[in-house]
Amino acid sequence: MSYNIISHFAAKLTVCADGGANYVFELLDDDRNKYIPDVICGDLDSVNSNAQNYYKDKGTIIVHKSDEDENDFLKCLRLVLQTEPYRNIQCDYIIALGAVHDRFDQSMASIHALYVAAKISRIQIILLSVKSYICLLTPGQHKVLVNTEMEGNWCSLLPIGNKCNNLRTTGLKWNLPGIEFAFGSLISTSNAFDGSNEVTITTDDNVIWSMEINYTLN
Ligand SMILES: Cc1ncc(C[n+]2csc(CCOP(=O)(O)OP(=O)(O)O)c2C)c(N)n1
Ligand SMILES: O=c1ccn([C@@H]2O[C@H](COP(=O)(O)O)[C@@H](O)[C@H]2O)c(=O)[nH]1
Repeated sequence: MSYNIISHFAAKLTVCADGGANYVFELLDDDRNKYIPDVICGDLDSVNSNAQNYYKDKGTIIVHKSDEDENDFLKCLRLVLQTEPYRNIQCDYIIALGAVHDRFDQSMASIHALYVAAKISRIQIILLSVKSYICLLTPGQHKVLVNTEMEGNWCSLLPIGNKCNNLRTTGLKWNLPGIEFAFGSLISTSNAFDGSNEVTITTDDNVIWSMEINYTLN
């Protein structure tokens, strides 16, 4: 079963990272009037004048951040998490569409952004690619409910950027027993659910959880 992700989630704030606005503009076509981003943020070297002028006329705030040390996605996250008035918005999740896509470097920059954001805020940030749900699990106990009918067949745990010495799971076909978990020794890809309604993950260090997810955009 597939869910329409745009109508499924009612976002309190929508932010486009620079050229992401072009994508939304093109994708929504006749429906674009229904989904006006609140903010377009970034170095603004990619958003085209059609999209920028259209959204500006509809009240979208344009935030130009010209520095070349962080990508536009991280600039957007900082805007939302660190600046007034956005940081006062109460929300459960930040969902990012398109931050893991065709460019490997930008996809890794999006993963990096999760680590940076975790130092600023406890809000869970979820990256959605065409088929994947990706989030950072920080040290502690986590529960992933896997009975929403949006899950697909595979899931994975990746210790990107650090090693976990004590990562334990339940609910997986190949559970992790708390042995060294690191690139070069052991990682967990192509894992699967064992049929329980939830997966539990207890970890002593950061680890990236991802799983297949089925949804549509329009
Ligand atoms: C160590 C280091 N490597 C690389 C860069 C260059 N750099 C990092 S983020 C960034 C901005 C990227 O802009 P964005 O519009 O998000 O991505 P683009 O599509 O231009 O690649 C740049 C230029 C840097 N500042 N420092
Ligand atoms: O393949 C990609 C391309 C882009 N991103 C993210 O979008 C912003 C804006 O990209 P521009 O091409 O500069 O408009 C970029 O900073 C990335 O955060 C991406 O994730 N993957």
